[in-house]
Amino acid sequence: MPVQAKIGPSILNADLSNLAAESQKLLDNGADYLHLDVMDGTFVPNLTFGHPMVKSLRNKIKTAFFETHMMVQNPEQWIEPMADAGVNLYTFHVEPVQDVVRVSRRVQESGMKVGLAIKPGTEVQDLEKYLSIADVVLVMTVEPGFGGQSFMADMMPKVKWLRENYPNLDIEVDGGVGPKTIHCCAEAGANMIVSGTAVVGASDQSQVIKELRDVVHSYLK
Ligand SMILES: O=C(CO)[C@@H](O)[C@H](O)COP(=O)(O)O
Ligand SMILES: [Fe+2]
Repeated sequence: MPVQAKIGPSILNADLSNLAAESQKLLDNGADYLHLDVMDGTFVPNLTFGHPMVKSLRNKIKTAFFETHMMVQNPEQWIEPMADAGVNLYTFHVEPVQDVVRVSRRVQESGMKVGLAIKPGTEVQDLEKYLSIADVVLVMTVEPGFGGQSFMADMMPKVKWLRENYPNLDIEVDGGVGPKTIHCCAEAGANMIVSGTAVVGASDQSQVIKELRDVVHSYLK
């Protein structure tokens, strides 16, 4: 099936004390899914939230598609709790994982889709042996850990390589993506767009989400 343009705002820089309302506002403004950044303070030098928070959010927001971006040292540990919390797509970094196939299978067996994420320093070709099991590949366009960083355009050859070799793969970009950088991502072949600061901080979120989706759509074949 041809890939579709999907916009998933990151709530990392939203008002986390008001997470359900902030998330609902993003969905009402046209977000296709929510990108939830889970950080453990070890894999990245920052700490956010875990499955109890995701489960609470799921209790308030019943039907939206939830992706958790697992920036954690041991993603295998959180598979069952996140599945139980109602996560749809479990995206984990391959860098700290010894047996990516085994972890991916466990994610699938728990009823979630599999996303494989790579940091800027990781070669995209390292993922090739896992692509038959992945539903989504996330190419990080900043060093994971913080919102509001500058977009790394030099990650685009990774996206281009993936799109050329895997025309039906869902390819996600995350970090510094907004109206100024979306053309670059869309031209390279990304179809799932994570955008934090640029969407959450916008005075008109629906306009920014629509702009991002329209640009991606214009490059899809
Ligand atoms: O995973 C991360 C950061 O590690 C991202 O999801 C960012 O939080 C997105 O925020 P912006 O870079 O768009 O502000
Ligand atoms: Fe993220």
